Amino acid sequence: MALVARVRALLLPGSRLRGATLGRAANGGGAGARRALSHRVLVEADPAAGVAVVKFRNPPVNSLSLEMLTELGICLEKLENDKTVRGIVLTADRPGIFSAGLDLTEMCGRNPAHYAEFWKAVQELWLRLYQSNMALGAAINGTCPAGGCLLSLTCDYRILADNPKYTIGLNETQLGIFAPFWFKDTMVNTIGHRATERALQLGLLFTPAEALQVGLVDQVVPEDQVQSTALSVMSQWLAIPDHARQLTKTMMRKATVDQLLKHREADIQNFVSFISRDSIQKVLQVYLQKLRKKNH
Ligand SMILES: CC/C=C\CC(=O)SCCNC(=O)CCNC(=O)[C@H](O)C(C)(C)COP(=O)(O)OP(=O)(O)OC[C@H]1O[C@@H](n2cnc3c(N)ncnc32)[C@H](O)[C@@H]1OP(=O)(O)O
Repeated sequence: MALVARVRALLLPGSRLRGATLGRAANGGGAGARRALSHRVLVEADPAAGVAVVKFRNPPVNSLSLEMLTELGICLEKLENDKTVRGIVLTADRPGIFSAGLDLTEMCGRNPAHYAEFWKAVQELWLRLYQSNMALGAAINGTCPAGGCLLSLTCDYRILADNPKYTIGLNETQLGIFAPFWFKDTMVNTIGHRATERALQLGLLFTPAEALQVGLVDQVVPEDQVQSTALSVMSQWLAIPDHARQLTKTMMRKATVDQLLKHREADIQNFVSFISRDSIQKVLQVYLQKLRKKNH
């Protein structure tokens, strides 16, 4: 289902998004600051600075469910159409977990049509972020595995909180699955081929010190300074004339984007046939059960 169709479905009677205040701006915060709220995404815009802070709030772990992907997509589209916004900082509404990555329940025990719809939504969000003309920063105020790491890698820079519990990486192989080529390419574009090969094969989750060393993040700062640092770095990116920065960004990312655009349908089919395998379903069920057992 395309984004518009998914939005319509979310707005059907009984849907949890129905009645949400998505896009409704209310005055609050500092002079000129605006807040907009959907169920799972909070936007705090500062038109004077030209920056919006987009906060994930999909408890308990900010997993990227189909609904979360859709709401995030809508929110980013609105910001792209807002002439007062030139930069976005992605962060978690509450410190602790930036995002636990793709929602495993979307990939377990469902039918092929659902897997295809979910994967298309993942592709759409990546394309929207990776091709964004805006300057994007990630204020990583919590642990950041797999799909969470991918979100941060679409940004132009990453600031990570200095807390050894907050690890970051594409850990898919640890689950018994693997990162598709465009996840891999996004990481290669950030830390290079050799470091990516090692990180992906071993499914490494890097501590802040390791992530800084390998170049996965640009700065590690005390936990209470993550957002302020991300905003201050943003002002450097926004000091560059937009057209020059945007043309450069497009040039740097075009080959990677084109690869997915060219193989989009095949990538969906690959994902569906891989994830539908009995052996993969079993591995994911075991992983989910292990996560759940901790709490019961
Ligand atoms: C082809 C590419 C495919 C996939 C790419 C991906 O993104 S796969 C997802 C990979 N993500 C992970 O491996 C992270 C898994 N989660 C964790 O390691 C921990 O949950 C985390 C994030 C460190 C937080 O730990 P914490 O102790 O704070 O929470 P807990 O583990 O108790 O989790 C709370 C409930 O959330 C459920 N949950 C966690 N992660 C996910 C997830 N990714 N998708 C769906 N659900 C998730 C967990 O089962 C708990 O559920 P509950 O029923 O409340 O026990």
